[in-house]
Amino acid sequence: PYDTFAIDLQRQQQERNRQVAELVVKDLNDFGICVVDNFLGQKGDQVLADVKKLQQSGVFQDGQLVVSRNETATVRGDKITWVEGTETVCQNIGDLISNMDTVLMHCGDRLGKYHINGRTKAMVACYPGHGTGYVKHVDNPNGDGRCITCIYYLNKNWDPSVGGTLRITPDGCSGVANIEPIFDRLIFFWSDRRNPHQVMPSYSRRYAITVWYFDAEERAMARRRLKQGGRLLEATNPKETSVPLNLKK
Ligand SMILES: COc1ccc2cc(-c3cnc(C(=O)NCC(=O)O)c(O)c3)ccc2c1
Ligand SMILES: [Mn+2]
Repeated sequence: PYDTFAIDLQRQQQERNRQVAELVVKDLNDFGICVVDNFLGQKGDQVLADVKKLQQSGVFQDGQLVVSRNETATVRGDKITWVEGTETVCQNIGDLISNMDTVLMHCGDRLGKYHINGRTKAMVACYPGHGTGYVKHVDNPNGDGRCITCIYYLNKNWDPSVGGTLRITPDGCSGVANIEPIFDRLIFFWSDRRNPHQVMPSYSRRYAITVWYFDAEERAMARRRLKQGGRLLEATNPKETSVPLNLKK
C-alpha cells in the first residue's frame, strides 16, 4: 500500500534538514560550534536500537592507545566500531548518516572556506562508564583533510551529574562550551586547532556516532603528502568511506 505516513515522515525530515543547515551555516561561521536538538525525533530510537545490536554483536574494540607526537600515550576510554551504514544491522544508522550528508549538502559552500567532497565512515563510540573519558585533544591538528566533526548523541534521560560532558575550549575565546551528550542531539564543530576538546570522565554508558567531513583541497594535499611518504593520520586513512559523497543539490 502507498505508505503516506512514511512518506510524510520523510518529507518532515527533509524540511528539518534544511532548517538545521541554516543553523549550521550561521553558528559554525559565528562560533565554530553548532548544537542542534531533536534532529531525528522518534527515528532516533531506531538508531539507538541499531547501536545496541552492534554492541551485542561484539564488534566494538577497546579505545586505541592513541600515541600522540610527543610519545605520551593518551588513553581513550571509548570502545569504537566503524560502519558504512549499509550493513544489515545498521540501516537506521545509515539513515542518520544520509540525513547528516543532506544537511551538509544544504550548507553548500557557505561553511568558511571549505568545499566538502567526502567524509569518513561513521564511528560508533561507547564510553563504558567506568570513569573513562578522553583527554583534551584536537581532532585534526595536522591538516589530514578533516574540516568538520559531526557527532550524534544517543543517551536517553542523560543526567549531567554522571559526567561525560563534551567540553570544548574554542581557541582565542575565553569561553568554554560544556555540551551534554543528550539523546537526539547533533553537534558540529571545526575539526582543527580552533576547537581543542575533551570528554569528561563518564560514570554512565555513553553512546555517540561521529562522522568527519573532508575539505577537498586539504584532503588532496594530505594525500599528496602521503604519497611522498608522509603519514596520513590513521584515524582517516583506512576509515575514509568508499562511498563517494555526492553533495550536489
Ligand atoms: C587508530 O585510529 C583511530 C580510530 C578512532 C579514533 C577516534 C578518535 C576520537 C576523537 N574524538 C573523540 C571525541 O572528541 N568525542 C567527543 C564526544 O564523544 O563527545 C572521540 O570520541 C574519538 C581519535 C582518534 C582515533 C584514531
Ligand atoms: Mn575529538
